[in-house]
Parts: sequence; structure tokens; C-alpha cells
Amino acid sequence: MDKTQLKTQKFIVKFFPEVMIKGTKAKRQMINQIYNNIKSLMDKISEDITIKKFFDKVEVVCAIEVVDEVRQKLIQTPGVELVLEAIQIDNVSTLDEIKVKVNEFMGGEIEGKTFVVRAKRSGTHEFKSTNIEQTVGGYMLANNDTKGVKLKDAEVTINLELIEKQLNIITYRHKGLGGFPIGTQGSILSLMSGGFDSTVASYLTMKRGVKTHFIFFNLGGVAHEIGVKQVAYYLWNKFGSSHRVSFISVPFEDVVTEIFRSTNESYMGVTLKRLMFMAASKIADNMKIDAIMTGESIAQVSSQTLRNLALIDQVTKKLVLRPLCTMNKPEIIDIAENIGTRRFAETMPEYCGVISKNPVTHGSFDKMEQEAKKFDYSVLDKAIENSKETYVDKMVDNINDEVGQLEVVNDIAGKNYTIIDIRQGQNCLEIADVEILKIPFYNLKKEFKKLPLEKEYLLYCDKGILSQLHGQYLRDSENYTNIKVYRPKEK
Ligand SMILES: Nc1ncnc2c1ncn2[C@@H]1O[C@H](COP(=O)(O)OP(=O)(O)OP(=O)(O)O)[C@@H](O)[C@H]1O
Repeated sequence: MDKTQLKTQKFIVKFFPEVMIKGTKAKRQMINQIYNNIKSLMDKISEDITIKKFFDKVEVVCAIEVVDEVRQKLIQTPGVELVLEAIQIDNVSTLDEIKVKVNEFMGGEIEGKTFVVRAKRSGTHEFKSTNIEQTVGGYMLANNDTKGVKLKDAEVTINLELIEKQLNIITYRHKGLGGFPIGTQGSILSLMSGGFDSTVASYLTMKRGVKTHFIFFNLGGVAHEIGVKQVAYYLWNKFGSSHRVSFISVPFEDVVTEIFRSTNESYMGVTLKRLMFMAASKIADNMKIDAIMTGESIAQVSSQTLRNLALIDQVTKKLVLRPLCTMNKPEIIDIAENIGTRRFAETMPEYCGVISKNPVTHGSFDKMEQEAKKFDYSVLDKAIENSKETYVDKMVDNINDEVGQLEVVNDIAGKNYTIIDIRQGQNCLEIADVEILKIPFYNLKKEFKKLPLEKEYLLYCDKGILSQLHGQYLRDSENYTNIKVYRPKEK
């Protein structure tokens, strides 16, 4: 048998080193949490996936059909350092059995190549790890047409783990996300404007094990809200979907109007942030959350000087985290690129600019106090009262209530639709006799304009959620009426 004939795949999940150096109690709690998180994520993929917990790893075994999805989820789970793919062989006790089994599965991999065997062993055996390496190496060399054994820089490394009588042949190693499991570090409320900074900041707290809820202040524009919801959903789905989190939307148009009425122009930007902080703190209180977070970074814009950040922090007793405070923009953009949020950020509509004309860079505490007195806080109270909380996993249903859902088409037989596959970086969907265009979501706004208006378009993505959001965005910002969502019935 070779490995292409296997019907199941085993993954060995190793924990982040900082988890492993904790005291016994904290370590046990974290490992339980990683296990629970993985279980909840795997259950969503298939109920037939088995998960076993050990003191230093979790093992996951899944059917080959879902292997790509499982691998991807494990790599993106906070707290996971390494994901190994392994072939498990039970009841091997002699070197002869090991060498034959390893050769059976891995012989094909070393044809025409240099190779080396590396082994680790735990349990009671009559031989050492080096005996495994030498015996297996010698046997494979004699039985395959290779370029020989090379101890350093071999083209193929065959990694073996023998645990008592269980042999694992490690076929792939993937670097995990690291960090701590979500659920071990409490919750935070992330002020989310959808640009590079707040999305990267949110990713960093998720990765550090903090349950990250989102709050968005709508300064005017359905398109901005939909854009922020898209990226919040993307982040949650990718890195945090083991836990349910909220998205809170606060209507801030009237607050902005009141700022224009009451506040000196140079203090408008700082005032807006202070009002966002006041609202976020109050909402965090209701949610029993101790900390709020922004994507601010020292000196990036005028409201982000140390003095102005200090003026902003005056209005809250909450712990304020600014994970990006000392990062440079290129570093932030690199992270956004790696986690896939760059394209969202680049297409996010900007609204904040409207109130940052001639901003003060070193505001005065006294002057700020005077300015703050002129504001009518009943407007802020009203905005908080009218805020809407939605679970991120239920968000699409809720956007639908507010702005009207695009029709979802399950069956295209006999219809003349053009499908647009909006997924990024995947092969284009293929259906016989149907016109299918590949336009990644970040190019959609630009490219959709160029398409013939008389046709009917169906947007397609993995779960029907991003296509619903993007379709609504096009409809509401550009007034298109010829867009629906394609969601084929699951087989
Ligand atoms: N409309 C908003 N809703 C929620 N939070 C906001 C909003 N506008 C700004 N913030 C928060 O304030 C921070 C600083 O905002 P600012 O507009 O000064 O910078 P930015 O570079 O546009 O931020 P980003 O890249 O995150 O969009 C943001 O990172 C975000 O945390």
C-alpha cells in the first residue's frame, strides 16, 4: 500500500511552547481549551472526525474527503504551534517490522533522490532511535533506486515517531499560528473600522487567546458597515470561529452632526475618538468586558500623538489595548497580507477623513475639557440606545433584516445566469455550459462596471456569506439590480 490509498488522515497537533512551560494547572487548563476549541471546529466540518487529547498533543483523524478543510482549520487555530500529518501503523515491535512498513509507504518518495531517516522514540524498546534510523535507512537504500543517504541537506527527510508499539510516519509538517487558545484570556471589545490597523489588531488579540468582539461606529453609509462586517466575519471565520462573538453597530451620524455643531474644528478628531471610547466603554460594561482595543499606532495620524491618545484615554476606566502602537505601517501591511485582510482594507470606504481638517497634534487638557462641556451627551446616549448587537455567525441574516437580502438561487438548471466566482486564490468554479467569470471580491467593484448590464449575475463564494455581503454592497452603493447569490444545494 502507498499513502495515496489511505482512506483517513491523521494529524498530530503540537502546542505553542509558551503553553508547555506553564505550571501544571495552567497548562492543563490551556490544553483542555485547545482540545475543546479543536473539537468545536472539527464538529462543524464533520461529526465523524475523531479527536484525542494527550498531555503534549492532540490527535485528529478525519476522512480523506475533508482533509484540506481540516488541515487549514488546524493551522489557523490559536494555540497550535505545529501540525504534523502522519501515517499511523499499530502493533509494530521489531526493527524488521518498522523497516518494511516504512518502506511500503515511503519507498516511492525517495526514488531518484537523496534521503535521510530521523526517528524519535518513547516507551520501552530494545533498541535506540539511532538503530531505527540506521535499519530503516539501510533497508530503504537497498530496496529503492535512490541517489543515496545524505545526513545533511537531504532532498527527502523521513521523520518517524515510535510511541510504544505505535509507529507514526510524519509526511508533512505545517507551521501553526502559535499563541494561546481562545477562551483562556478573557474578552475584549475591538473598535473596528475595517482598515488595515483595526483588522490586524483584532487578529493579534485573537491569536493571543482573547475572545475578540467587534464594535463599529457608523458615520454614514451602508457600504462602510457592510464592508466592516465582511472583514469582521472573515477574521472570525478564519481564526476565531471556535467561539461565538458579537458585532455591535452604533449609529454615529447624529453624533458627528453634534460634533460639528459644538466643537472647535481642531478638536473634532480627538472628540470623535473620545465619544467612540465612551460608547464602547458603556457597551463593554453591559457585556462585562474589561478591555477595549483600537488599531492606533503612535504618530500614524494626528489623533495618534501620545498627547492626543492620553486625551482620548481620559474618558474611560477600561483597560485600553493598542497592539500596534509601536509598529510601522509596512509591518502592519505585511501582516494584513499574510492573513488575507489586505484586499478588504484596500477597498474599505473611508469616512473618518471628514472631520480631520486642521487637527490639533498636541491638544491641551484644559482646552479639551472646555470643548467636552459644549457637547450634548443626550445625542451619545441615544446612539448607544440605538446600537444593534448581532452574533458574527448570524450577521448575514441580520444585515438582511436591515437592508434586504439578495435572492439566493440554489438551482440554475435551464436558466441563463452568468456566475461570478468571487473567491480569492482558488481555482475557478466549473459547471458545464454555464458562463463563469472569476473576479476576486477585491476587484468586483471595478470589474462589475465593465460587464453588460442586461445580464443577470449570480455571485459565488464558499459559504454564500461573502457573496451576499458583496452583492448587497454593489446593490446599495452602485444601485445594481441584476445581482443574486448562487448557493448550490449541498450534495
Ligand atoms: N468608525 C469606526 N468604528 C469603530 N472604530 C473606529 C472607527 N473609526 C476609527 N476607529 C478606531 O480608531 C482607530 C484609529 O482610527 P483612525 O481613523 O485614526 O485610523 P485608521 O488608520 O483609519 O484605522 P484603521 O486602519 O483601523 O481603519 C482604528 O484603528 C479603530 O480601532
